[in-house]
Amino acid sequence: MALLEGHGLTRRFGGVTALDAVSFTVEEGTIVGLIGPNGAGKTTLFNLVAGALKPGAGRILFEGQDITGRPANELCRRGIARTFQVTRPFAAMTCLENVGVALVNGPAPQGRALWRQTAPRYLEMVGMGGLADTPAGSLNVIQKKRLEIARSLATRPKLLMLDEVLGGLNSQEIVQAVDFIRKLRDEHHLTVFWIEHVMGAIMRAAEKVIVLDQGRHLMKGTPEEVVRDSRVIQAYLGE
Ligand SMILES: Nc1ncnc2c1ncn2[C@@H]1O[C@H](COP(=O)(O)OP(=O)(O)OP(=O)(O)O)[C@@H](O)[C@H]1O
Repeated sequence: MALLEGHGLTRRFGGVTALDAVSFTVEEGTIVGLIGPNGAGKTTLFNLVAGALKPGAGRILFEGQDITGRPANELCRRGIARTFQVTRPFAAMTCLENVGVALVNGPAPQGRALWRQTAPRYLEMVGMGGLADTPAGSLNVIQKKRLEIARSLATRPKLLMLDEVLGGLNSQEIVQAVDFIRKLRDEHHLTVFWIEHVMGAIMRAAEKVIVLDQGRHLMKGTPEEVVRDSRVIQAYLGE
């Protein structure tokens, strides 16, 4: 069953058509990669789904219900969480407090006493249990990405949208991160929609891959089908 559906999504910025009548589905319980060359429209699509932008045309359905143009806080309550390519933690707060903000303001708001008990669990889930009292501003890039995943998980999402969480990792760390995301998906019954430029990671992690090119939906297939497809090769390498 499709957890998320887009139908004919179009979004323009002045004279630039960032998305041109894009339709897609993300099936419940799967990891779906979203790839495409720079400027293909991936981030714009994420922004439409997560409520940061409204489409000029088209509809978005989540669990079969129309969520087109709904505000981000409502979408969070419904179970959509996203990370950002450039992370945005509260730098002066500790890692624990950063997760606490998500718990206190999330879909099932927790009081002060409760969040202090609950928050460590989310840091432990991303392997950062030992950094609870560390200010987020002093984390390295990889730790900031992990903290962002912890904050997303604290909102108890059904759909976790990951925007380039592997930047800066070496090949061994990428394998570990992919296994970690798959484990998260399995243990927490998540659906994962994942923008990633690291193709090896998408090949290893995703059951399906959606390819965008110049604002258009180029194809959807298994990772093996996508890397063999001549249209995809052409989109990445040019004529
Ligand atoms: N706020 C904006 N104002 C003007 N143009 C924009 C805006 N956001 C995106 N665009 C344009 O829309 C197109 C799609 O951009 P988008 O960021 O969605 O692509 P992308 O596939 O995420 O690219 P990348 O892989 O480089 O992050 C690009 O031509 C981009 O310049």
